[in-house]
Amino acid sequence: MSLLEVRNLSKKFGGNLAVDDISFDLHQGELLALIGPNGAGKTTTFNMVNGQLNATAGSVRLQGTELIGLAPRKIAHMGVGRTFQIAATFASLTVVENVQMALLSHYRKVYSFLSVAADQYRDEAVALLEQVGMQSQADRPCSELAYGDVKRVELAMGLANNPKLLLMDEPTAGMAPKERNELMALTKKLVVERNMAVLFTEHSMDVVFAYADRMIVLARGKLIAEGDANHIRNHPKVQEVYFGTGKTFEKNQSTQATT
Ligand SMILES: Nc1ncnc2c1ncn2[C@@H]1O[C@H](COP(=O)(O)OP(=O)(O)OP(=O)(O)O)[C@@H](O)[C@H]1O
Repeated sequence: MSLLEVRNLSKKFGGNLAVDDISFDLHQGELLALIGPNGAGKTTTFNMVNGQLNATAGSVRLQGTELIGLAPRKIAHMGVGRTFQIAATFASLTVVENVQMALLSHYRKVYSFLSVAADQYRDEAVALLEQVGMQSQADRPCSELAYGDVKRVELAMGLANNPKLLLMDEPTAGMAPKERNELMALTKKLVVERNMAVLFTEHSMDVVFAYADRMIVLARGKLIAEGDANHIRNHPKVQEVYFGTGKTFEKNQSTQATT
């Protein structure tokens, strides 16, 4: 059985059909990219999967259980995580404190954080930091970190609820090519090691082609193509929607996956 089954999912905003009857599957151990030009419906799809938006129609099942209609918190506890963005207000906290906060939130104890929770879940947080290669920087304030390292911490925070499926919205936005590749190689390694699945949106085609196991392409709310890098790169409809956007389908050798 697929980990995630999306069937005939739609979302209407007034007269605008932002997501139009899309269906796709996602399997354990898979890194699936959701791509498409601006306004294609990627974020709307994400927000329906994690319950932040109500769907107009359709079904989203996680291991056979319907998620549509459930509250975001419930969906998170069932194993759908999403990477956090470390809010400016938390940049002064240390790396490990930020991860502890994600754990406290998972264990529904966020209210106690600033008062009594300084040591709660520290070991668990350090273990998560180890998985993203950030344990040596555990006690540094997040505000001192390089951007790529902040993204690693955000990834560790996303793992705090031990997700079966992790949603990553433009994980490499604003990153230099080397940092991008490191983050995606790490993500791919975690997908395999933890036997989880990742669904990510991404504007950088070289990242998508180098790291995604499979990709689905949306345009104006419709799913127009689905498949591996070769299939997508040569797909006439995909070339048509990207024509003139400045995005290239040339494979960039420097971004080949190394794992
Ligand atoms: N809350 C909302 N209310 C009304 N319309 C919305 C809302 N959110 C999104 N839309 C519209 O739905 C469509 C899809 O938007 P969405 O943000 O999902 O696209 P996207 O593919 O994520 O785009 P981008 O790559 O620019 O982030 C767009 O036409 C957008 O204007």
